[in-house]
Amino acid sequence: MAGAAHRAPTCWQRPRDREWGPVSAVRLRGFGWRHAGRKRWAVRELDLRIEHGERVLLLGASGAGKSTLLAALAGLLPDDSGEREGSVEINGRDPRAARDRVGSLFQDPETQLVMARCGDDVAFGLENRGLPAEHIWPRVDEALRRVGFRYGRDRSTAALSGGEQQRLALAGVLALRPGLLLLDEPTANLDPAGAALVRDTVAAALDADTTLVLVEHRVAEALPLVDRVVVLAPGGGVQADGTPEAVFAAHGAALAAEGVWVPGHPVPPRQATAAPGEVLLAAERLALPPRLATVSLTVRAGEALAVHGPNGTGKSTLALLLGGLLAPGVGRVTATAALADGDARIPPHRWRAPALAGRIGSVFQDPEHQFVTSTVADELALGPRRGGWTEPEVRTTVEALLDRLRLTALAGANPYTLSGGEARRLSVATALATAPRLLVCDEPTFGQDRRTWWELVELFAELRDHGHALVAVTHDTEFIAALADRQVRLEHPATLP
Ligand SMILES: Nc1ncnc2c1ncn2[C@@H]1O[C@H](COP(=O)(O)OP(=O)(O)OP(=O)(O)O)[C@@H](O)[C@H]1O
Ligand SMILES: Nc1ncnc2c1ncn2[C@@H]1O[C@H](COP(=O)(O)OP(=O)(O)OP(=O)(O)O)[C@@H](O)[C@H]1O
Repeated sequence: MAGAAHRAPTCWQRPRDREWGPVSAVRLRGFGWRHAGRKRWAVRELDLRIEHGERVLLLGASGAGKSTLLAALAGLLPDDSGEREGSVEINGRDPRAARDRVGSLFQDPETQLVMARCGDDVAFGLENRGLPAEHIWPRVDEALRRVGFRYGRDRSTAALSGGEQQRLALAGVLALRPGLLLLDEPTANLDPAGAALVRDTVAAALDADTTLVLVEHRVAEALPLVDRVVVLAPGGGVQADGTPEAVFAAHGAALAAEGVWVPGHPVPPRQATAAPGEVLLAAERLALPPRLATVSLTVRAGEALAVHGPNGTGKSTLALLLGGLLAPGVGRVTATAALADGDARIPPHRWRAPALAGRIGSVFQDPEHQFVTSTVADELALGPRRGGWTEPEVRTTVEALLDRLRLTALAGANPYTLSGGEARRLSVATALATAPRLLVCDEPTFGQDRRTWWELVELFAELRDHGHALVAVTHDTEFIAALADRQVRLEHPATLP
């Protein structure tokens, strides 16, 4: 199935430029991995062969082991971090021996950025691999341009939005021109136009000598990049393997039911059943970075408001301001008595932490910024305990949320070891634990399988029906179509009226 052989190499990805050589074959024999401290194997009994030049879409429900498998191929599962069964080989050797030929984009791009300046970050891998200096900077500039990065080489890596981080990390990987390209949800944080650009860029970077393994929940968008689909079964092994057409024809309905986004299985809308109620929160002339365009809006009880727009237009900053987690530099945020009890004269960012958590729940763009305890159950109990709830009340709430968001089996797990989808579910559950009237979520559905996505839509819709309000910053157009009653779009100031 070496389906890529007929494709013409592109100008920026010539085979002769591939200094570190191609990958002739990837071979897994009875491979299994159990992360340290876990009873369940993340992947098990995997027999898989990926040929030179193949382009594979790796699918599976949240927690099925997709990221773990990519880590195994990248040689990033140290022996002391878990238990191994069977073998993984690249070009007949341990993946650690093939690292120079492999380029990996991780699920959380922030963990991948190592240098203080953006240009240096892209150059880092090339320098590490000993590419002569005169070849490095043209390649860095080309890669930054190809991913639509808006800033120059000197921009600080600490001053990037989520989507900008993802573009930068991808530029660093593509600049390597690796023989084996491993991409874990490369467009999850991107606005729709940016996601299309990045898919085109990846397509243009693939030549006959590039082998691709792509993890992407949104299957329809990924299909033009791949010629083979491999579905990991939740209990271990491979559930389906073949061309996209063959896999979806034979297994489409079953995969959709298990949580895989399958083309041709649309989700029904979940619109509000009643008109919105009283105003809970008003934002007046808030100035958002980078160019300090101002935004005013109100949030009412019983409504779901979607905030969307291109990467880097200040959406996450707006979420922090509405959530009372950032003091406005310009403009103000006011809560009405319906939200603030006796504190309506005090702006939310000045409320005491337990009062804030009881009124406004926040879900951050990167869930890992949110976790402060060492178990999933403690993380959920934290807000209610700080709010002075009794232990039986705390226990009942924690158990109900674990059950509702399918986290019961992970109650004792460290939040930092969760899969991307599990961590996202925990961050939503944590924000809900104190039953706040207003929920402000930054990308609540990012990286979710279809089942969890639908469960989140249902959960938010139920809250709305009970008079809670939701503000969701999102690039997810299906989520907006299914749930949002109202939309606010932020633009780059150059295009503002
Ligand atoms: N470092 C770790 N330590 C312990 N357990 C881990 C670690 N990383 C992942 N796991 C567990 O291994 C299982 C597989 O996780 P993995 O991230 O590979 O899943 P995934 O298919 O990529 O999921 P998602 O679609 O949610 O990102 C999950 O149950 C997760 O909790
Ligand atoms: N810590 C920071 N210091 C300085 N500038 C920052 C910082 N974080 C973000 N920025 C800049 O502020 C602007 C707005 O960032 P923000 O994260 O609010 O955008 P966003 O619309 O949420 O983007 P995305 O869709 O990519 O998540 C961006 O131009 C970004 O480069």
